[in-house]
Amino acid sequence: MAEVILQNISKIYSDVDKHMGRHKAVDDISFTVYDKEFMVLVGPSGCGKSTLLRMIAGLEEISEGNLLIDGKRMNEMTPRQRDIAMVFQNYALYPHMTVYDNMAFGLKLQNFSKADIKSRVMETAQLLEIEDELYKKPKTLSGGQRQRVAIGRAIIRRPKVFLFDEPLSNLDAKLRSQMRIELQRLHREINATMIYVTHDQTEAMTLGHRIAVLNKGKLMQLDTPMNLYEHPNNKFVAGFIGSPSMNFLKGRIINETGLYFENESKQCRFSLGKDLEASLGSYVNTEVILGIRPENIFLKDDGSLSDCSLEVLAFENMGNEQLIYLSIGSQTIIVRRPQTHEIEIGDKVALSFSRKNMLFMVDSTGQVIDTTVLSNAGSGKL
Ligand SMILES: Nc1ncnc2c1ncn2[C@@H]1O[C@H](COP(=O)(O)OP(=O)(O)OP(=O)(O)O)[C@@H](O)[C@H]1O
Repeated sequence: MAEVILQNISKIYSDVDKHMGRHKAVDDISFTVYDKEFMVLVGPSGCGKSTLLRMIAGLEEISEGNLLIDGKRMNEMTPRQRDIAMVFQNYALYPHMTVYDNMAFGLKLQNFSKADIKSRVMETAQLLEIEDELYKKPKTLSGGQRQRVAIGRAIIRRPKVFLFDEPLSNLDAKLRSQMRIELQRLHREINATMIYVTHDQTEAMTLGHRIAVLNKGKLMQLDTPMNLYEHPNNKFVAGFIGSPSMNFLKGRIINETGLYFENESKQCRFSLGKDLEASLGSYVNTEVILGIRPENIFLKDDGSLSDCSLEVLAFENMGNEQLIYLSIGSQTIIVRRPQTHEIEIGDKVALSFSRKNMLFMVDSTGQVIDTTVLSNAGSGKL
C-alpha cells in the first residue's frame, strides 16, 4: 500500500526578488495519488512541477499544507523515512563506481548481506536488460543505459513510492519512445505507486493513468488522458494537451433565426445546430473562443456549400497524414487529414467543422462552457 495525499500544498519563496516579494511557486494544490497509480505531473517550464515533486521527496520544505503517505503526515520526515526513491534527469550516478556498485550502494548502507545484494542486483539488471553492463563504469554507457542504471538504483530498494523528474529528457526521440514503453512495462511488473514529472504532453498522455496539468503553480485539471483530451475544463488545458494544438478561433455567438458562430474577421460563419443552442443561448453577443481539434475540421471536396473558405498558407506531408495551415484574419488554423497530394499553397479550400467535438470558452476567463447537458438530454441519457 502506498497512497500519497497532498492537502493544500504551497511553496513560497520569499527571498527570490525583493521587488516581487513573496513568490508562490506552488499554489494550494490538493490531490490523491492512489496505491499503484502512475500519476504524471505536466506543465510548461516554471509551472512548479519539479518543486512539487521535490516537496513530496523531502528535498524541499513544504511551506503550507500536509503531505500524507499511507495516512501518515510526512512534512517533517527525511527522504529516507518517507521510503521514496527518486530518479533524476541527469542520472546522478557515481562516476567512479561500476554499474553493479552503483546499484548495490544503497543496499550496502542498509547492511544487506553480500548474497542478498547480489541476488537483488542480478534480478534488477535482468528486469532492465543491463546484465551485460554490470562491470562497466557509467561513462562508457549510452544515455539510455545510464538512465536504466539510475532507474535500477531506485527500484532495487523496493521503496513505497517512485518519483521521476524528467528522466527521459536527455535521450534522443527514438530512445525516448522506447523507454516510455519500458517504463510502462516496469510499472506493471513492480506494481508500485509512481509520480512522474515531464513538460512533454506526449509523454504524459502515453504514461499516465491520470495526469495533473499545472500552470503558474496552480492545478488546472486532474483527469485521465482521454478526458483531458476530450473534455478539458479550460483554455490552458485545451491548448496544452494535443499535438498539433487545438485551434482557437475568437468570435461571437449571434442569433439570426437560430444560433450561429461568427469568427472575428467574419470569414467563418456557421449554424450551431439544435444540440448546441440551449447551452449557448445565454452567450449570444458574448466574446467567445471556439476550440476545435485539427482532426475535426474537414476539407469539403464535394463542391457543396461551405461554412468557411480559407487560403492555404503552408502544408506538411508526414507520409500517413497531412497538416494544412490556413490563414484566417491574423490567425492560423491547422487541419489534419490523411495524406493527399492535391494541395497547393495559395489554394482556397472549403471547410466544414464537426459540431460534436467543438468547445466553446468564455474569452475573458478561458472557462469552457458546458455544452454536454443538452446533447446528453438529446440522446436520452439524462
Ligand atoms: N530555490 C528556488 N528559489 C527561488 N525560486 C525558485 C527556486 N526553485 C524554483 N523556483 C521558482 O519556482 C518556480 C517553479 O520552478 P520549478 O523548477 O518547480 O518549475 P518546473 O515546472 O519544474 O520547470 P522546468 O520544467 O523548467 O524544470 C519558478 O518560477 C522558479 O523560478
